[in-house]
Amino acid sequence: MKISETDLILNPDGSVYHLNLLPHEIAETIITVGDQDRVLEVSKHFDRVEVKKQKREFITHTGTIGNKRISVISTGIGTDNIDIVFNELDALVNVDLESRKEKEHKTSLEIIRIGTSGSLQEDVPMDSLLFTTFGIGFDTLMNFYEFENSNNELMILDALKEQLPAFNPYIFSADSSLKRKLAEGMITGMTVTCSGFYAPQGRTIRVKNQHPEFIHQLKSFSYNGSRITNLEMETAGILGMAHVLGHKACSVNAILASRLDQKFSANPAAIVEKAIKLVLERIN
Ligand SMILES: O=P(O)(O)O[C@H]1O[C@H](CO)[C@@H](O)[C@H]1O
Ligand SMILES: O=c1cc[nH]c(=O)[nH]1
Repeated sequence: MKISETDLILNPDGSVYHLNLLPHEIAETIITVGDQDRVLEVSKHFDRVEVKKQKREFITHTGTIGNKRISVISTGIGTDNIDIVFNELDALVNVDLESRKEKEHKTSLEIIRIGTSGSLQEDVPMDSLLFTTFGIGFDTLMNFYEFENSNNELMILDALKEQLPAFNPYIFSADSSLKRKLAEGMITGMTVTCSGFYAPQGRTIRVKNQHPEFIHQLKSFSYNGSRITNLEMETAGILGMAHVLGHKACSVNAILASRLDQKFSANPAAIVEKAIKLVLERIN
């Protein structure tokens, strides 16, 4: 079936609408970062950069380290942008953009988020690295897609909904092959993805929070020994979109804030650089 011009919008040069990319301009291994400036912090480690493209907050650099081809793309903040980035990346590999038809043979991308995050647990200190086991979304993105969860995901979700009845979260696990490749030596835990940085993450500046107990409820939740360890704004959407589109995804979090001690890292760049170097060494 032909995909319409309004469902999949292309620019005059044939590139996808927001990412401004053509199919040959992305690698099958993709690192996503929130911050546009972090794209260069990743690609400065490439031996060669062959593509540099930008539109709005979406900057892409594609290059190689040795024989490994890698793209790094900035998503900006939030799962609304993850919807755009994942649909357009998927279209680049799994849709014939000329005929506007889905390809018969699908490509499964390997997608790794390197992001920053706030800790909810005393033993997840600032300036540590955390690999997400499950992403739990308190945003609404995945409520618009059809999907099936595994039994394990459903059991965690049921327990969570019982303890936080005011919310309707969704849950997706990280890809297990990426976990084996990348997670060694990192703390592991469940990551909560929020729909904002302030009240949705339990912060108060001037306006009272309707759910002042939210982050304390998350902190004390546990299921079969697994805990919620950290908060950020993209991971659950990334794991969910990868699941529905047939890609592999995971999330590596540089812990910058300790929400319980109300402290923020004195040198965020150092732990982000550590995360970048470790991921680049391990994906090769
Ligand atoms: O550092 P990045 O990757 O942007 O990730 C975190 O930082 C941003 C908020 O400051 C949100 O995008 C959150 O998920
Ligand atoms: O507390 C934090 C730190 C980084 N990113 C977030 O979304 N929250």
